Amino acid sequence: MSDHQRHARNYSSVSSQPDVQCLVCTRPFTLDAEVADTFEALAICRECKATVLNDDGRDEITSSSRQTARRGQRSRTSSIDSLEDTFLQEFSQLISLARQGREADIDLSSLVPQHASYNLTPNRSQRWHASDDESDGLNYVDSVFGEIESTISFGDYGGDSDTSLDEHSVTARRISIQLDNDTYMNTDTDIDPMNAGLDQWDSDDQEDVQESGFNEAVNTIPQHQQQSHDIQLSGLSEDESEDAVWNWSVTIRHREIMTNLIEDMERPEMRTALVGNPDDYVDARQFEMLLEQFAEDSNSRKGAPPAATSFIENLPSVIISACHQIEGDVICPICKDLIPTRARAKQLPCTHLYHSSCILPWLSSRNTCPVCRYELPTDDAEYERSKQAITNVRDIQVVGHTHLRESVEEISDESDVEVTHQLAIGAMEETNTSEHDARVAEQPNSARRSRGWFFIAAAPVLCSVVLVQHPMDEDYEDKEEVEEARHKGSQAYLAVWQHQGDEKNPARTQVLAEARQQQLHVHPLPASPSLEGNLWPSVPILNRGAMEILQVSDTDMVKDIGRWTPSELGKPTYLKKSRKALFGGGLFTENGDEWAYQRKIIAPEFFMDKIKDMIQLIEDATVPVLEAWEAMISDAGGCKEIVVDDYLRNLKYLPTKSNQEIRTLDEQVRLLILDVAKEQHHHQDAHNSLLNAIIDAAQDGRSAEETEDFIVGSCKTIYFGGHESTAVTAIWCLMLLATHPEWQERARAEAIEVCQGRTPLDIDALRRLKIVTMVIQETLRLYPPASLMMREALTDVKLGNIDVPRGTIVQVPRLLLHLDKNAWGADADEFRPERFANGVAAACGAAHMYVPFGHGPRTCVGQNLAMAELKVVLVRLLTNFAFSPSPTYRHSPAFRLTIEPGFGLPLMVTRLP
Ligand code: HEM
Repeated sequence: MSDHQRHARNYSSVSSQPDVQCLVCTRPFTLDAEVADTFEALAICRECKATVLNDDGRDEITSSSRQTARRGQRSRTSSIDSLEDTFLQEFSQLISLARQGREADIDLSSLVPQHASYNLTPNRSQRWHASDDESDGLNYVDSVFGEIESTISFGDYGGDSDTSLDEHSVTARRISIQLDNDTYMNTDTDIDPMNAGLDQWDSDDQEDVQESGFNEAVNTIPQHQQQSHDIQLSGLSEDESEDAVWNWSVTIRHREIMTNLIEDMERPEMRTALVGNPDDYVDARQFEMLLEQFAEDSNSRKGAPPAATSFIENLPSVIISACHQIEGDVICPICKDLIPTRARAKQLPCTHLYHSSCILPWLSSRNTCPVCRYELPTDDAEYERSKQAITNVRDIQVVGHTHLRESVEEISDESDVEVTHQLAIGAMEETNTSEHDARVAEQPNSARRSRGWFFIAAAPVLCSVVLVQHPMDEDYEDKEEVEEARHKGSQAYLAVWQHQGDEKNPARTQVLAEARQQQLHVHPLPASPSLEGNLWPSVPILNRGAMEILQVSDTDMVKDIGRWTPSELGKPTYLKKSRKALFGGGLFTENGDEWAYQRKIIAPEFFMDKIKDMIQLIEDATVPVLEAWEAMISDAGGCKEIVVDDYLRNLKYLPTKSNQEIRTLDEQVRLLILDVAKEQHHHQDAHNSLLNAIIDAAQDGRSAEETEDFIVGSCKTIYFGGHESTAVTAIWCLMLLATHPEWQERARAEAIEVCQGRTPLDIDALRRLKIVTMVIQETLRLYPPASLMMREALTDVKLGNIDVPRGTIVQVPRLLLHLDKNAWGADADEFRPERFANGVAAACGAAHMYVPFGHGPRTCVGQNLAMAELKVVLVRLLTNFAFSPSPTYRHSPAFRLTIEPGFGLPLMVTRLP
């Protein structure tokens, strides 16, 4: 019986459990009164569970859990509330971890289960490859709403873009998307501290690796004996863990096993067995040794060379001041020590700050920023030539595939390089070409390491993507992976596209012949009328090893996407796994009958007649923010800089991004949701009809485990959908209103006229808010939180005049639609809410070119709620405060889980009289 089955059984039969003694504190407790979860098998009371689950940095949660335990006998309402609070906190942390997310991994990692293994790195140490099974589900490709999670940066990545927002376009001028599936697992950046062995110098991250090793050992315990729990062990020894408290995900059945394991862990030989090759894990003290090793080993190293001596010598120093500390204390990323106010620090062009003594040795070995891998000049002529070659490749607008590939190979140090260049579709203009921009955008090192880089030049220019390498090329070295993917039942590698001109290209002819031989679909792409003699079609295909992604921004094709049912054109199947931690098996990721069933349950709960009963709740939620701001502003004498997104998100910054944390959180969130559901189930309460609807629907003919999965998935989906996208939209609204005072005034005047004296607000008032609605619509156009729509052709479909074979992944970049000048006019990249004065259709000609809430059958169920929330929040904020830009704001929209201000949103907030 699986954990979940056991838990599920407990869930349904909890009320009759006898008293038991807690194994940890020996206190007798009643399972009924405590929490019924997998800890019961170990007979651990809730209070001890809270302690056990605690890890550093989550004290609040623990204390909240403890409080929950202490309040065990209090009223049911407060018990549900506290469970909900704890759930909200923990799920928020899960989201936050995903937002911090690693650079994306699109390809086999999301398709092909990988097995834990060691890999030999260029510096001849071994590296642990986490097994896919152990993965948290957050390292993958997709992002919110099934998108490819990427590092998309607009404008000056990591730098001060210093945008004058009043005068210029509010959207950035270039979007680069990095698909970098190797950054976390296996790249030649193993000597890059943020991506490999060296990141273990951070005790937080050490957990990951240690844990991986530990899991391997634990995995030797027979499956039938296993249950998943999280226990906390103190540091292993002073030598190896100075002050860390290490969290281990353990899999055990009996207390004895746990005890034995803990004892075993203390034995040195066991430690070695569990943590793998100690050489792989470098802490700060070993850093210098490692640098020496690099120096000695430089001949065999394939990675980047040292930074140029002249660059190092001229590296500017900065004095740390308040403006560096906007986001908190400045910590040197290498030694993790504070760089105090007025201290001198070295700043790289990407703006990351280091102690001089930390960064200079590093740069004498590597030419990348340890944090972001921003690439610095070198004295290595060959390397610089290679870099230039990549730049040249990108500059070529239309390049034959074979030729392109040759160029890349010349400079590549990895066989699986994917190069990108921009494929012109219609007119393509160059975007901002400042030296800094160019350097950041090029980042050849990353390009070479990553499996896929591609660029989308966005506002004010529309163009699209490109790609480059075809996986079936004769020399494609990932063939085995592709084969493996196919054998493992991946649906994603079923089609090969035949491009115009392929018949003249021997390599492609070979590819197609091979594909046919392997009985893959070979589908012709129509000739592009816009590019004469090009080898690439007007509809670009992004090839990702085992996946072919069709990039769609053509208006007819987009329109057609909405016409196919979710059984024909559904959410990519890999999503169910890759976004499991965030969404479970909820509406976001389901297809077919399961999707239809869930949608039928959930959608009616967001109809307008339900929303009107929620307005009071929404308003109540704004009160703490209003009160907090009022207090801060009055203390500051009437005007204060406030980082508004901190409040609107109400998420705490999390210092670590360890898998362990995500996994622990995921499990905790699951348990908490089930606790809330159980409370709700035993005490029917009309207050939360959505939850009741979900619980009732969940029990409809499902097994206990499926019931739980249904409840957990649905709750996560609703919470995520309801929280993240709406919060980030509210944040962008405030930014745009702060930088467009005339619109702020108009929106405020309307809010005062319509809503003043109306407490509570009601649905009629919200409906009369025309200006505010236009502002929200325009904000969603410029910053659609869900920036990509991803689909998988679950059957052969036709989009526009293109036959799309089953298995193809279809990607629609919403932003490109929203900024399309043909649809929106020459001012597409400007903030002009008046364009919506006569509705969406009048604003852009074709309603499907405006899709912030999606379109077709999978359109957002929560859009009514989202609009109501946004209106209430804006009305209450605008009638109480005035907003203006803060000088410390750096405009750098970033794609994390949603598109959000990369450096937060500080605004000057003034209390209105
Ligand atoms: C400004 C706020 C919001 C935006 C921009 C937004 C956007 C979207 C988009 C674009 C989709 C479609 C994804 C796709 O095409 O694959 C979607 C789906 C969904 N949204 Fe929202 N959303 C917002 C708020 C909400 C809220 C408040 C809820 C619920 C509380 C919610 C729940 C959902 C759910 C359950 C789906 C999945 C629908 C399905 O696949 O059938 N969203 N949302």
